[in-house]
Amino acid sequence: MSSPGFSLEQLMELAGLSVAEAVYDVIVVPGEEGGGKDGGGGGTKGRKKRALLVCGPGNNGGDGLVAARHLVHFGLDATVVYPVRSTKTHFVNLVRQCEDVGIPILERVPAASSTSHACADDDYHDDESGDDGRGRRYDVVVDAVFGFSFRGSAPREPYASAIAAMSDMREKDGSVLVSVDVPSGWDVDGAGGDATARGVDLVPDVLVSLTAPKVFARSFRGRHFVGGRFLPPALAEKYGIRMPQYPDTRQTMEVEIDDGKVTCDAGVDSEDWAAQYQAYLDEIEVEKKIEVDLKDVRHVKVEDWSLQYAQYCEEKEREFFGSRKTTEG
Ligand SMILES: NC(=O)C1=CN([C@@H]2O[C@H](COP(=O)(O)OP(=O)(O)OC[C@H]3O[C@@H](n4cnc5c(N)ncnc54)[C@H](OP(=O)(O)O)[C@@H]3O)[C@@H](O)[C@H]2O)[C@H](O)CC1
Repeated sequence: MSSPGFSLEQLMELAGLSVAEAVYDVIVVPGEEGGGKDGGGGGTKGRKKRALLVCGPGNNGGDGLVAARHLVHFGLDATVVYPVRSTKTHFVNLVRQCEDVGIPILERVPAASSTSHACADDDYHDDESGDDGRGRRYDVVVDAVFGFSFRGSAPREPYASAIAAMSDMREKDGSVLVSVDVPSGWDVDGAGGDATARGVDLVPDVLVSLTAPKVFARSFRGRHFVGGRFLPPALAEKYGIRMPQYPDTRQTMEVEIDDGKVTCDAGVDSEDWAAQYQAYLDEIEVEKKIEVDLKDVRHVKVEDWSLQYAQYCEEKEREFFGSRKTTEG
């Protein structure tokens, strides 16, 4: 397959924009935005919503850095945690772009507010410990630590602590936890329960799948968005890939996977897509010889969407991310 000509930077920008859009949808109540365009307005109704974005060492972390910047442009108050900064030029630039819009970059996830001292917002300072000193509650915590290249039985430090701290914020502060592409520490081809069994206790409220949901998403039970609207129509047509029909200018589309049934609410094409995705999940189950009881599944003509999509992904991964994913078992 010839390259559609996108650079990693472009894909990451669109992926991060999708994440920001989904986060905004989930936490901002219409009419109570509490923020202005391009971060300029202080908001007229209540305080700005606060987002904490925890970014890992790879491209999943890059998506988080991009999302943070867009959230500020959407009028939210964003803080980034970036424990180990990449020295790659693009990532150095992404950090700089965050700083340029006033986003603090911390090294560690602050303690949940219920377990730390509370300070006035204007007393803000970040210190070496990574605690932002405000003991404040974040409305949303974005898990951009690991995506589909997470490997091994458990996350290594400093990420194990970061993942535990995110769960803590969800439990103690009621922050909405949004995972980017794959909840950190989950096996992309497995099920969420596997992660818990391995000591990773992260259960997000919201998942933003990029380009398409991965296998584990079958067992995900929260709100689920698909984003990453960048597959060129000609390429999709050439390979017969039928992507979701995103509504108007949207970068994301909410879908539902419930008892093996996928649905979405964005028109006929999207229903076709949902059925195809369902068939893709079925096929994977068959390949893995896992017996499942799928009731009420809509079977339609499937043009091997899964294989074509897998082929597309593998090409993109080889091109942009190296062959890490395919060489490990
Ligand atoms: N599909 C799309 O539309 C796009 C997806 N994007 C995002 O990219 C990620 C995948 O990015 P990648 O860089 O390949 O990988 P990750 O970010 O998932 O993680 C790789 C880093 O994680 C380290 N790692 C792996 N396992 C562990 C572990 N057990 N403990 C600690 N650290 C771990 C790994 O380090 P190694 O030393 O092990 O190699 C890497 O540093 C995808 O999910 C999307 O979010 C793109 O933005 C473009 C569009």
